[in-house]
Amino acid sequence: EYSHIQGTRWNKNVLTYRIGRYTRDLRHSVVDSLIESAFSVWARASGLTFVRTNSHNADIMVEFVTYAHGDFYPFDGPRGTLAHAFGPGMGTGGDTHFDDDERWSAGAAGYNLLVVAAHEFGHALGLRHSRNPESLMYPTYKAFRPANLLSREDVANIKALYSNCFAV
Ligand SMILES: CC(C)C[C@H](CS(C)(=N)=N)C(=O)N[C@H]1Cc2cn(c3ccccc23)CCCCCCNC1=O
Ligand SMILES: [Zn+2]
Repeated sequence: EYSHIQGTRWNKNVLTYRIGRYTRDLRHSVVDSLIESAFSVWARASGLTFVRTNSHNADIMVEFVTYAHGDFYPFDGPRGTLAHAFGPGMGTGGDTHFDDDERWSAGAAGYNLLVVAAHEFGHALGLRHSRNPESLMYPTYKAFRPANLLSREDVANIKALYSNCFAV
């Protein structure tokens, strides 16, 4: 939701991401696959491609952090704000931080990492919040049935943002 600081969308269709600090709540392999799944949700709807890298100049840096963590938006301990992401752009653009004072899960316990990551990556791609409670981009957390993370509105919004990027 900091997309007001960055540009409105990425001007390339292959984006790299790097996972830095992990949470202790889940095995690394589980975090890796949930993050990959959250990106694939947007890849299918937008035509964008996301490539994981260990390079430090990845477009999107994904990290689990607590309280003050090097940007101007310190986290707040358990509950409250669960995560945040910067809108498209160089440097911190796209970077996505998860509050590691939350209990992260691959299922229904605590907060579902797939659901939160998919919301955050919507911001990282330039989407803002929706007033529609059915939308993944609704401002408050809802445990979705993973089958239908994106609402029709979310798909329409990401296509509107990235459709002409691939005008052949
Ligand atoms: C949509 C998320 C995946 C990402 C957003 C953050 S962001 C930047 N990416 N849009 C988020 O964390 N929203 C808060 C919003 C929120 C709800 N409350 C709060 C109490 C204090 C502070 C924030 C909140 C009421 C109590 C419930 C607190 C736990 C759940 N928290 C939320 O739903
Ligand atoms: Zn949000």
